[in-house]
Amino acid sequence: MTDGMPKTEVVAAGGIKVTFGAVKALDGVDLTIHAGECVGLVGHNGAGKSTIVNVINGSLTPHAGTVSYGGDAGQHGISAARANGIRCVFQELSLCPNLTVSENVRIMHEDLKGWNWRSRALALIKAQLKEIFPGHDIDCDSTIDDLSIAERQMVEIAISFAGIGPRPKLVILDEPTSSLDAGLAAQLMAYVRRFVAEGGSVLLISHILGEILSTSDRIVVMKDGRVVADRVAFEFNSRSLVEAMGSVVREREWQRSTAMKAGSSVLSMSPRRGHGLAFEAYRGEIVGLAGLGGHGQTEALLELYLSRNSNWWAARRRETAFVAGDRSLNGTFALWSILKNLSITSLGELSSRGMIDRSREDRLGEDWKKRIEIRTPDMQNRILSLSGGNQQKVLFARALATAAGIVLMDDPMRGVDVGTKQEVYEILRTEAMSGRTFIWYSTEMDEIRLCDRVYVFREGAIVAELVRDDITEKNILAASFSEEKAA
Ligand SMILES: Nc1ncnc2c1ncn2[C@@H]1O[C@H](COP(=O)(O)OP(=O)(O)OP(=O)(O)O)[C@@H](O)[C@H]1O
Repeated sequence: MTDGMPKTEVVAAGGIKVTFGAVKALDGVDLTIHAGECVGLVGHNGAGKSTIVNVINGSLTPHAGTVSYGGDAGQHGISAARANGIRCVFQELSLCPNLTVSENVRIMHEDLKGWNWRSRALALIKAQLKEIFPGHDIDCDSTIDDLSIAERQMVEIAISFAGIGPRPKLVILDEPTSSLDAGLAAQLMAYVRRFVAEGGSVLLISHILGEILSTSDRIVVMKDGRVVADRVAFEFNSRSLVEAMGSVVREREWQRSTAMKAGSSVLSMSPRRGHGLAFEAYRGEIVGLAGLGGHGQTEALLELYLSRNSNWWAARRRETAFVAGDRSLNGTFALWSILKNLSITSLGELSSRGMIDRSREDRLGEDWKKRIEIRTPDMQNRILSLSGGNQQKVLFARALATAAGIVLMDDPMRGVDVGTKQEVYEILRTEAMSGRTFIWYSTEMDEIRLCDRVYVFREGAIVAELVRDDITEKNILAASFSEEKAA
């Protein structure tokens, strides 16, 4: 944003309060966004970020406070927000899964009607996808169900930025890169800067502090339903941001396993697609799956899981646990409590004579609630009462609470805040040292660097194996793009 120019207010929220039962989700929040600025919004899981987004986009009426669009406080609601050029990409993606990409475009853009709307919708989304993610290979005739989670995220982002007639004034991006690999995330951040330079505004919510620091003009920090800092971005660095959020920066040295490739492998898979390298994992290792998103990592995890649970007896022994990547599709039981979602895979250990011991189940819940700070007043509350990141923590606890020796993880930290991530990394390392094996697909380079050994995927096959100090961004990118193994 240009200094000295008068600021045009796009939206202003003042003194916003929202409560859900006993939980004060927002406790007097002020947030103003001007034209031509990208505002970064950060805070721990459950701080209230998605709730203030829902107030701004008109889908939630606050219990106290005012919202004004373009200086006019006389209107509120979804239609008012939309009429004032406000669009939102939600954390839990909201496209209709049984419709095609262009049909979803039509739902979001009511003006696309009359003869030939399909081809106009198709042209619009193709152009917008190309502008934000040049080189993408999404088939826009596909049904949403047939797209990967990253592709769905890309389509939803493109639909929100696309404009028929006037372009959107403010696009709210709630964790837009949580399923995108580093290359796609960089393309999106570059586009956000272009959009803002042309006078648009963006509210960017992310737990990846690097992209908040590099993309935002101003950063707002929330903690426990309040705004605790609101300053120009260059006044922050990673450390001060983490501290403002109320977390402690850990300087502890990361210890890699010394027991790599010891004994015989506990998990193996022959070369995928008939070429490339075979996969092997050993007791006590953290093995990373890297490469561009959608190049076979999730499929490989599923194959490994099925190979371990191919018959009734193997499944009954529950030697392998799985943390699903797409929590709303195949992770959470939406109608169940938080505790039931956590304990479902540990019922064998929690039962005696075929009966579940409720007090042991409660203790398991309380133990994990404390260990990774699941923010809820009561573990009996429904899982959907939790913020997105807190739901993700429950899925993680579900796998770790089992006695399974092998844990397969499909990008398990999506939406988890930095403070909790540090706790979880330490739990992973401690558990690996006690003999558990983790297979970890991550779209975050910082997490891949924590692994003992990494397999890089390209076009469904494993094209490189990197060990310890060779696990660098440069080597991973080189292997992701080239036929040659990285040096
Ligand atoms: N529908 C709901 N019912 C009950 N509690 C809710 C509901 N929606 C949100 N909450 C509570 O409000 C608080 C704020 O949640 P919110 O989703 O805004 O957090 P957030 O900062 O977006 O977190 P995350 O980083 O995990 O997405 C949390 O304690 C959450 O459990």
